[in-house]
Amino acid sequence: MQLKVPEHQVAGHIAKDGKPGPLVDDKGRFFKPLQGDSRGENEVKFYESFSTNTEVPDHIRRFFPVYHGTQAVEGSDGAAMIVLENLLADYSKPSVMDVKMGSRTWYPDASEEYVQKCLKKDTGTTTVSAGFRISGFEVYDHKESSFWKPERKLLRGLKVDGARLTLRKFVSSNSLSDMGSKPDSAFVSSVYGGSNGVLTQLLELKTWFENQTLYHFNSCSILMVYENESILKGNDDDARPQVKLVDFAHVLDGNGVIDHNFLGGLCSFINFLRDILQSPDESAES
Ligand SMILES: O=P(O)(O)O[C@@H]1[C@@H](OP(=O)(O)O)[C@H](OP(=O)(O)O)[C@H](O)[C@H](OP(=O)(O)O)[C@H]1OP(=O)(O)O
Ligand SMILES: Nc1ncnc2c1ncn2[C@@H]1O[C@H](COP(=O)(O)OP(=O)(O)O)[C@@H](O)[C@H]1O
Repeated sequence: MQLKVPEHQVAGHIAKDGKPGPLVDDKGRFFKPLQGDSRGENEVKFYESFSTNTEVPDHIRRFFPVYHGTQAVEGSDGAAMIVLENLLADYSKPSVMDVKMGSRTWYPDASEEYVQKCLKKDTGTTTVSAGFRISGFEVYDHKESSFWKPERKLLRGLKVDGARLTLRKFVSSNSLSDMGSKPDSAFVSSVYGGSNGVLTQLLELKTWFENQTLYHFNSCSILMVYENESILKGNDDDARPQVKLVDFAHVLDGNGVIDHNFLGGLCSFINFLRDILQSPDESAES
């Protein structure tokens, strides 16, 4: 089995200090290392539960990566990996964004030290003020014919207006490396709009979150993807926008209670995208 480092990972852990990072194969699978503490175990527990839970409607399953169990991976010193569907396998020039949902990323019963660490990031980013934060993104820059990914530090410093501007840039065709440039929002209707667009998908997810009490998706992200190749060929209608949920390391049982943290963040995120769709030409301040 030939495994390689994913080309378009936008957030999360990477191979560092002897610890393995995610890998992909050529059969459409994404291998995520089980994190050493209870996070890895907890994420496996979630996938095992979710994939067999008959209370999860079929139309909601499409928002989650397909789970293929766990596997010890030879190329990575035998490290145990969670084997998932590679969400980018069918995209040749994907633009990808990871948005961490909720107005808090800590969870009940976390250690005081962990809560403080999360709180610092939550108050310093748009997590508290907007109910979500952009953890990472990569866009295909049409002017430069290459991918562009901002530094993590730059994203950590975004305030609400900066997040709004970044959400416009994500669907723009003009050069992105110049953070001061005004985005043209060229692909806003083909990516965020339309009957298969991001907004429609998020609204479907929201309907489920308004009722589901099975899980609490602490510190979970929405991964947005669309294809640029089609746009390059002048076929905006084939952008194939996709919304998926990733990172279930801190999911807890819902115990019959609505996941207000995720739902609130989702509603806010929807409002941001709706505003952009309604006034795509408006210049936002960073
Ligand atoms: O270590 P950091 O500060 O990079 O934080 C990680 C987060 O990076 P961020 O700074 O929010 O972009 C990271 O966030 P992303 O996946 O990058 O959105 C995770 O939250 C990670 O925790 P876990 O793997 O979900 O348990 C976080 O790891 P822990 O701090 O929980 O170990
Ligand atoms: N199933 C997947 N297919 C493709 N890319 C993925 C998949 N899961 C995660 N990723 C990529 O890896 C990044 C980090 O994933 P995540 O599960 O949040 O890891 P961590 O627990 O290290 O934070 C995501 O932002 C995305 O770019």
